[in-house]
Amino acid sequence: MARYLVSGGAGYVGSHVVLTLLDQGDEVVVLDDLSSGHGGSLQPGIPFVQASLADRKALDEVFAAWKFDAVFHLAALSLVGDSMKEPLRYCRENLSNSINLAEAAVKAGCLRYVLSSTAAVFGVPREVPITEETPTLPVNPYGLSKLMMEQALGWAEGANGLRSACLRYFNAAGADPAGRCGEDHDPETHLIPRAILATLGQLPPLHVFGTDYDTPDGTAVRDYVHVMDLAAAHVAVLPRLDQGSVRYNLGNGRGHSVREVIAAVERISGQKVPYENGPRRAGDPPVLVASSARMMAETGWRPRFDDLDQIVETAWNWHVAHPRGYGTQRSAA
Ligand SMILES: NC(=O)c1ccc[n+]([C@@H]2O[C@H](COP(=O)([O-])OP(=O)(O)OC[C@H]3O[C@@H](n4cnc5c(N)ncnc54)[C@H](O)[C@@H]3O)[C@@H](O)[C@H]2O)c1
Ligand SMILES: O=c1ccn([C@@H]2O[C@H](COP(=O)(O)OP(=O)(O)O[C@H]3O[C@H](CO)[C@H](O)[C@H](O)[C@H]3O)[C@@H](O)[C@H]2O)c(=O)[nH]1
Repeated sequence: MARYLVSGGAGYVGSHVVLTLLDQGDEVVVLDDLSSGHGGSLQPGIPFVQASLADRKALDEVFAAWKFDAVFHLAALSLVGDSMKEPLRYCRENLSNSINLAEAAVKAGCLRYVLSSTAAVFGVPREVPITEETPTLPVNPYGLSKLMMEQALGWAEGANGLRSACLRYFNAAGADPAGRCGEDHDPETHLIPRAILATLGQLPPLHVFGTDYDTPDGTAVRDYVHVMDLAAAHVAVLPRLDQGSVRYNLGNGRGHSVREVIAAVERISGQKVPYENGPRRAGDPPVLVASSARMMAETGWRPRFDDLDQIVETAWNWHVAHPRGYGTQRSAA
């Protein structure tokens, strides 16, 4: 049995990573300050340290109390729009907190580190699908903050022996099919939960951000990847670290427009999604689609939920069963 530290384990993706590790019989310690996560997403009895990654002393105490086989680092500020308003805060917090965790891990001799990175490191790519060879040119401070940490980790391998996997998620979506965890952000900014919550009358009608893109139906195209597939990728990548550090793009390799997502929510819910067409959202690239060929070839990972309806269905089921999410009031972004 292995033991892992999951930072941000009370958040959306982190809670699904925790489930996946527990399901395979591993031991997990969650470190989270609950700034955007939920105590209610923690599995019963799981060791939980409520602390910020900014607190180096707390990190040293965690590494003194437990020995870890690897660290999964998901805790971050991750709202692109906020990062445009507070670029210095995003760069400072995401980079310094990630470095604090890496330094504490190295000090404790834990030399495997998995970073939640993002498609936002690529900015507006010249071509899709996006491979690991595509130039990284972030167009917002959020993407920059993740890219800076990717680069810092590159240097830490030679100097400190820290082996890292930078997993660039594309659009995380869906929920645990068994209904144990789901997505509950406040504010909620992501398309699929917003479309579902608008349909359930818990948020105002959805705004479609832009209908004049150079795409087949004029709306922006994204690669939605199921959160349990992302969680499985964290496990799949670990053996690869024995050969050195890696960076992988994680998506389904298929793009869906905003209109296609609305149509999927209508098919699954059997209801009309209330929506209005609106202007583009600043900073949104027209099309982001991943090539995950390298991850598949080198780790054997494959997305199990490769169909948009399957992804939407798990999200819909979770929202219907949890009308108040983990229990707090919702507000529109
Ligand atoms: N959701 C997506 O579509 C997506 C896409 C690409 C990358 N990512 C990355 O995946 C990770 C998880 O995203 P998410 O959607 O689950 O976000 P989330 O906000 O649901 O979860 C983040 C968790 O980290 C915790 N946290 C934040 N700052 C902290 C700090 N200083 N110390 C301790 N805990 C802290 C929060 O309380 C929360 O529980 C992030 O790093 C994000 O950048 C997410
Ligand atoms: O109310 C909404 C919300 C979103 N959209 C559109 O739906 C698509 C998906 O938007 P999301 O906000 O769900 O996701 P993003 O693609 O903006 O961003 C997500 O994926 C990025 C990488 O692709 C980053 O990692 C980021 O952290 C993560 O939130 C975009 O074209 C967006 O313009 C709408 O039309 N209306």
